[in-house]
Amino acid sequence: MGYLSCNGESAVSICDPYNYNPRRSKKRPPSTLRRFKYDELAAATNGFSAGNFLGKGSHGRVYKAVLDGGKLLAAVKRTTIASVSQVDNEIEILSRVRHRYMVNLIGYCVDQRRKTKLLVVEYMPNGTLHDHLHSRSSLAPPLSWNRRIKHALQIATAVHALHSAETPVIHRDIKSSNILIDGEGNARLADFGLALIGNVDDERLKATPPAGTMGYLDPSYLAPADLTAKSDVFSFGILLFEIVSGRDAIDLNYSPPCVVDWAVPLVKRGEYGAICDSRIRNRPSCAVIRRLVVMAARCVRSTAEKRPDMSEVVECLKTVRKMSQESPVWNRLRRRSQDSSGNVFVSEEKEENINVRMVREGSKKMSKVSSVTTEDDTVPEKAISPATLRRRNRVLRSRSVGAMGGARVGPIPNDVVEDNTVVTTIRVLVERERAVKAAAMMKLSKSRSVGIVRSHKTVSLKLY
Ligand SMILES: Nc1ncnc2c1ncn2[C@@H]1O[C@H](COP(=O)(O)OP(=O)(O)OP(=O)(O)O)[C@@H](O)[C@H]1O
Repeated sequence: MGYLSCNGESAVSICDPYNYNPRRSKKRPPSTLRRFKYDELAAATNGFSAGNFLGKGSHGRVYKAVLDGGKLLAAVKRTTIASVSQVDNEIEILSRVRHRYMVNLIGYCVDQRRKTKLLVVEYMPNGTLHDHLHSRSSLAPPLSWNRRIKHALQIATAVHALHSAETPVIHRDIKSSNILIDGEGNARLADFGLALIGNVDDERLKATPPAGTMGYLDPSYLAPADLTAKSDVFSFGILLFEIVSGRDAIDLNYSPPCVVDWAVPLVKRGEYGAICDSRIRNRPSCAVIRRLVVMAARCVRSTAEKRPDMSEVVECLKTVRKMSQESPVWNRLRRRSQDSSGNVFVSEEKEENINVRMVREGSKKMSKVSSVTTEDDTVPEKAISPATLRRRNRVLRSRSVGAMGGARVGPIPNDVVEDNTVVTTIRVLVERERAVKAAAMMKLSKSRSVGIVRSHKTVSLKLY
């Protein structure tokens, strides 16, 4: 077991049972995982009762558990398994990596008789980033810019730590609904069901078909051999656009519905303000917004090699965070004058030879329906419980294939591949097309959200 020290935000602790040499390592391995009994977890969740139900994903249900006589709150993810091999991936990865901005594994239970896998992870009391970004309730103000930038940096830090670990991990399912908010208001990366550990040239990784979620899936990742950490960078770019714009990865309220097709041309034209979530009036400086959207656009470049790696993304976001916190008085004055003019940017601003044009808020294509105009940074996130958020809002949510078909794109990681690369590739493309058509025609429902589709127009969506 090699245990990498975990100093600073970017370190991930690795507990690698294959390489650990107790004589070589002076540092203590992370606390061992607990092995729970099924009955213990059934009791802790009141028999997996509706009262303890937290949410439903494409692979199972999640329940709140009270353990150790009330001393430990945890979330129990219950999944039906067909075979033991399905169990290994998520438990293996989560037992080997830990990070302050990840939802870490506490323990697990594999019940062969019931064909059930139960993962016991840290309980996150403040819902998902998706809930917070897409809330349309006047009682839940939209996330402030400070929080958006903070969460982007936290998740970038976690992803960078995974990629740069001694045995690298590629998450493969970075999206806002897989980011949970903890009790201190920090964003944590969750759901390692599709993650892969090892070097990209490992045989096992090379034999694993592509997988991910519609809208966030890297278009250049169509065969197992295409897998690189840059696929996570692509998904992070989509997430960054979502954080800045408050729109979903695929959102039929916009034209084009695909965030890449919608945002990248705006970035190229320098119309950065048009990408910003129009519900937030107190915007940071133009330079901050420009850096964010230019970085997002670089992350979603179609050629994977041209995308930045996560260390560069982290550095950029650290700079952005510093810039957004600087000279608050001047920023506030400038924003006030911008707000009163009704324009995102009141003047043509030349920065690093990039012209920022005047963009009127509320242009037909970009406008979003919202009555929320205020933002209060002092309202703690925990003041609004995730359950309340879900009840109050009809949350607009980008449809993933998982949300519609009960499964994410691609087979589960440990599926045996018998030269089915082509089949998988076709399947991904077909699923994408089907997802978009279905999204246009039906009102979708998921436990915590009502489908995004309000119009019945058929769209032809470029598959990026
Ligand atoms: N650690 C946790 N603490 C609190 N709530 C959680 C936790 N993990 C998951 N949940 C809740 O359960 C829901 C389902 O989570 P899950 O990870 O199974 O699926 P998902 O990520 O939403 O969807 P998919 O499986 O398609 O990716 C989440 O949206 C969240 O509301």
